[in-house]
Amino acid sequence: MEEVKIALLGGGTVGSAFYTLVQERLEDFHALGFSPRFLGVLVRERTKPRPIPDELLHTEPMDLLQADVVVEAMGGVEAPLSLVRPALEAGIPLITANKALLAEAWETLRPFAEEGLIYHEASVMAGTPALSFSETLRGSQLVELHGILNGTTLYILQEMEKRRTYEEALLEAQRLGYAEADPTLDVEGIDAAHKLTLLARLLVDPAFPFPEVKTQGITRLTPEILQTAQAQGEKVRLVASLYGEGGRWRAAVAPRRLPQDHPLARAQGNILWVRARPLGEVFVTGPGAGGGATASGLLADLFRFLSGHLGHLPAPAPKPPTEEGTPFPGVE
Ligand SMILES: NC(=O)C1=CN([C@@H]2O[C@H](COP(=O)(O)OP(=O)(O)OC[C@H]3O[C@@H](n4cnc5c(N)ncnc54)[C@H](OP(=O)(O)O)[C@@H]3O)[C@@H](O)[C@H]2O)C=CC1
Ligand SMILES: N[C@@H](CC=O)C(=O)O
Repeated sequence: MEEVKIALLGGGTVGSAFYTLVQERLEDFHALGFSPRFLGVLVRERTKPRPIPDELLHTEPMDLLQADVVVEAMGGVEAPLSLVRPALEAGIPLITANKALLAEAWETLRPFAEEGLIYHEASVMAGTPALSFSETLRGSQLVELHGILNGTTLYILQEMEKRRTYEEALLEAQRLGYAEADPTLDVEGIDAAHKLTLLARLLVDPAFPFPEVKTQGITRLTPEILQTAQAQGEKVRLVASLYGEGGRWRAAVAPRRLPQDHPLARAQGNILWVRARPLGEVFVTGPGAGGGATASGLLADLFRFLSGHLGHLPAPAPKPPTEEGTPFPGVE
């Protein structure tokens, strides 16, 4: 049995769930011929309650160069980048749930992603397979993509439809572990824009710039707006869209009015809906946030790495759109 040494950065909602899931799945590691060992878990405060043995906790960066694989679930951009960069330079693979890091530090990370060193299924829709789904779409030409990619705002809108207030619903989303450490990223649409950027780089343009995503959040939506939409046979959701317009790819995140019978409106969880040629219309839906769901995506990537597969490769070259697409109508 070969030992696989894991350095885990972050022991919060996702990191703790990942640590627990690895302990629960030892037989699956053994079936692959590996025995997992955590070298350490980086946190800020040792005293917070978490399901990780105290002796594994580090509050100062550990030596990542001793690891076989780095799993990052700490969030932020500069702090994780400064830690993972030397490990990537040494050829140590990175498994991450951190879409902000990938979206915003792409110039640095892209060469490592192109080498197949970065695995990030959990960064878009947690453990619901959005990236492996998208990789399979490469056999077709993307026409348009629309997704509900943020679990916190979906939860808030669903709760507001049940007449709960925005404030109550946001607090509950935080309690459930769905929200970012800074929930502004969720409610202002930035988290969905990060995820849309990653999908665009995988599907249509390896250099797709994050600032190109036109972003609007849900903070101006009122219960009245949601109820009026419902009375008109529509649902309002925060939708991330990628579509061709004037021969270029446009990316936008905004509250949209969706016909109630559309899969995007009917989805109870996050959803990625795509129209492609010759494939047609396809979607994948499921949980997009929460500790367990995200840990599942991280563990899938760890199994992928241990089975000898490369990380998630960006599109090999830019592919301009061949057709025009249309976003759903916005909410005035
Ligand atoms: N929660 C979710 O549903 C999902 C989250 N993600 C992503 O996963 C990542 C982690 O999210 P989540 O677990 O919810 O966040 P948490 O805030 O719960 O956990 C972050 C962890 O990282 C530690 N940490 C943060 N900054 C530092 C630092 N500078 N030095 C040392 N330790 C640090 C924290 O330490 P301490 O515990 O001591 O504060 C904590 O253990 C984020 O990138 C997020 O976007 C992706 C998909 C879903
Ligand atoms: N805050 C995010 C967590 C998962 O990516 C969300 O709500 O979707």
